[in-house]
Amino acid sequence: MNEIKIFSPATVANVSCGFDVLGFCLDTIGDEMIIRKTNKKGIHITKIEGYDLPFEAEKNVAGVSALAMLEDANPDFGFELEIYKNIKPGSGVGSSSASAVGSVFGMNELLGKPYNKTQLTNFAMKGEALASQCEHADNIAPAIFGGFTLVKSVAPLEVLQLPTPKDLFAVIIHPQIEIKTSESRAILPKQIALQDAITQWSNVGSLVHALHTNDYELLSRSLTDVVVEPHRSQLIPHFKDVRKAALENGALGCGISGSGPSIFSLCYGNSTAQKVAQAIKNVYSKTEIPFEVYVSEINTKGIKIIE
Ligand SMILES: Nc1ncnc2c1ncn2[C@@H]1O[C@H](COP(=O)(O)OP(=O)(O)OP(=O)(O)O)[C@@H](O)[C@H]1O
Ligand SMILES: N[C@@H](CCO)C(=O)O
Repeated sequence: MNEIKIFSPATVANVSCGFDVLGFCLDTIGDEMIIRKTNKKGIHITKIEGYDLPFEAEKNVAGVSALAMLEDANPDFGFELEIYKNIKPGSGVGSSSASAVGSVFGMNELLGKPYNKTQLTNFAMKGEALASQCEHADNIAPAIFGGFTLVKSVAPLEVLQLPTPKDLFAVIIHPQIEIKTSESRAILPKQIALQDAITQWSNVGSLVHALHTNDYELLSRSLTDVVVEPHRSQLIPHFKDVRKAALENGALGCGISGSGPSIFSLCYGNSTAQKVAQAIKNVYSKTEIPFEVYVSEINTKGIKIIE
């Protein structure tokens, strides 16, 4: 096999209480990429469609993660990458990690699968660090493993795949403004109050338990964030109105997706998700800000081969 086409999914990081550790994978939106072996050594980005991004491998997250794998694998050939971007950079649903994951997943297939999912996550983290200026894997892990994931540690890297309860749907609203991950990290406090830490880790623990026990009511009570959201929500217009509309219409929880500006809601059942989507649309329709709303199942398989 000399060429592969893949679908690399969007993801929701943090999941309210799990800053930098929790994430889940979406299935209605993602990038496509073609990865091809070439006699010319190195990584060559030959096509980018959708958004204006750098072609130099060292400046594109797909190239940086690919170079990390290439250095380790050291094959006597190189790779060409074509990137068809559907996920807007800076949207908060893992645009950079979809690219970082896509290149290394495709290369691994063409190399005969020498690397496991944790090793792929490690290479992809090198690319993600280019975008956010720090290595974190809470978008990358769900894109590679699928479903809900918890990154127990990054050094050494340890990813836990969590169960996905049935009939769980995500509603995403993407206000069309750009918030760079690096900037929304910069506004966060370096220290937090002990009482907030206690609330936060109790919520992470109960959220994980809720996923294991299909306890939607406990899941709902765990989807709160007292550490990061109070700071970042100020960057997202009408965040509180969206949250109120989502909860009043039956969402289990609602929070900032990754570093924003996208906002996610988790819902039990498609009909509740559709109702929440409509209520959220109504909030943003009254504003001047362009937006997109979509409903997605939780993608339990993660990144996949298209052809
Ligand atoms: N292949 C790529 N795809 C997306 N962004 C890229 C890529 N290569 C470089 N970048 C840069 O990374 C930055 C976008 O990454 P950022 O982490 O801010 O957004 P995001 O991935 O959508 O957010 P989040 O991680 O919160 O979901 C932009 O500055 C963009 O130019
Ligand atoms: N955990 C990261 C995800 C965004 O890349 C953050 O919230 O900054």
